[in-house]
Formats: sequence, C-alpha cells, structure tokens
Amino acid sequence: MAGVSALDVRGLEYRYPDGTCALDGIDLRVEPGERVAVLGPNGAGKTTFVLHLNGVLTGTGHIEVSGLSLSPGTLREIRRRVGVVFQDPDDQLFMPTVADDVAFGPANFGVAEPELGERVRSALAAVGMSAHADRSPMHLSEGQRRRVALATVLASDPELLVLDEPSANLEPVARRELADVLLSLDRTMLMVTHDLPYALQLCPRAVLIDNGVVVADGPTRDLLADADLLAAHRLELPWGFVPHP
Ligand SMILES: Nc1ncnc2c1ncn2[C@@H]1O[C@H](COP(=O)(O)OP(=O)(O)OP(=O)(O)O)[C@@H](O)[C@H]1O
Repeated sequence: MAGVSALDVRGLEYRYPDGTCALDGIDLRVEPGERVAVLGPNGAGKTTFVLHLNGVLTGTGHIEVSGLSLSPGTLREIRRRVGVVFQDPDDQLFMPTVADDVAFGPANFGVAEPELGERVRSALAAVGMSAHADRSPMHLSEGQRRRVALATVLASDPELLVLDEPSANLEPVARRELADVLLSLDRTMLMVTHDLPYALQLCPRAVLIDNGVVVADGPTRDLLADADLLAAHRLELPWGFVPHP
C-alpha cells in the first residue's frame, strides 16, 4: 500500500508502576527503507520506547506498524512485523545449534518446510554465518553471536528491524563486520545506540530522546554537529571525532 509509514507513533505515554514517567508523549514517524538512530542519555526512555514497539509494555497513545494499529488483537502480527534484536544475544540464543535458533522464530509464526529451511539459509547468509549453521551458539565469538541473534530476527522477515545497542562491547573488527551486514540489509531500521560514530555511519537520520520526549529529529550529521544540543542532553562524541559528511 503506497504512502503508509513503516512506523507511526503518536502521543505515546508510559509510567512505570512506581510512578516514574518514562515516556511523556513520543511522536515518531518512520518511512519504509529509512534507517533511524535513536539517541539519548541514560534514563531518557529509549528502552521503554522499544519495549512498546513489540507490545512488551503498553502505554497510552497510538502505535501503527505498516498501517496496522497495535492492539491486543493485532499483537501477534505486530510482533512478526517488528523484529527486536536485544543487546545481549543470550536473550535470543537458547537452542542447541545456530540453525535451530534461526528457525525458532519463523516456525513459531507457522512457517513450515521447505520454506523454513530456505528462511534459515538466507538469514544466515545475510549475516555471513552460513558456515556455522550446525555449531552451538555457545561456542561462537561475541560478534558472531550478535550476528546470529540478528539472523534469528531476520528469518521472520520483519518489516521493521529494531536494534538495541548493536555495537556495545564489540571489538573493532566485529563492530565493523556487523556494520557491513547492517548496511547490506534492505530493511527499515531503528537503532538505539550510545555509539554516536556508529549512528552516523549507519543511519542517515537520528532522533534524540530525553525525558520521555523527542527533542530533536533530523539528519544524523546535523544533530552530531550541534555541540550545544549534545551538551544539553549529556551526549559526547569520542575525542577527536568530527562528524563531517
Ligand atoms: N522497571 C522500572 N521501574 C521503574 N522505573 C523504570 C524502570 N525501568 C526504567 N525506569 C525508569 O524509566 C526511565 C526511562 O528508562 P529507560 O531504561 O527507558 O531509559 P534508556 O534511555 O533506555 O536508558 P539507558 O541508555 O540507560 O539504557 C528512567 O527514569 C528509568 O529510571
């Protein structure tokens, strides 16, 4: 359907049971094919926001994914449409082999053989892990585990890929390998990160969240070139890093 946003969030508010206001009216629209970095200091509300996109948390306001409104009746389909890759691969890898882990999601959504095997092969190829299909995820490096976790989500063919701190704790080579994989994917992407150079490299657009609202939204290089904006929201570029185009 032409003209439908990949993600349309309006007036999203959420309070934790202890009364903490974590989201105070988030508005965000993402168009198909965009890659958007979600930036913000500790406690800004980024994780709380992500947990709403696949219905783990339920606030007030409106969330639409590719034209489908999130509601109890659509939750299952929304969870297929929104693939969340968590920071810790342990949250996503629990089967005896890599291939079993990658098959788990689509099998759960009703995909059967022979398509299931094809999904697993193509997801592992997309992340450069085809040669490791029969290995135990426990015996892979952190960078490889991060890429397998991404494959487990890609195998369900989500319309929106959400990544929580994809580069955290990765050595430089693994960080670059993951960036190469992410850049090769033809997917709408939201990437929560404190890694500002990574955001610049991967996402043409960035939104800055603080105190539960979007305080800036625009080209990543413009946001990162605004020293006053960064300072006001406790963000800092690595020493010597200049965000030129
Ligand atoms: N389970 C919880 N109960 C109460 N308050 C919470 C809970 N989880 C988070 N919060 C609070 O909600 C607000 C938003 O937190 P959130 O974890 O979404 O921020 P964040 O931007 O993801 O931070 P970080 O960059 O540290 O991961 C903060 O004030 C936080 O202390």
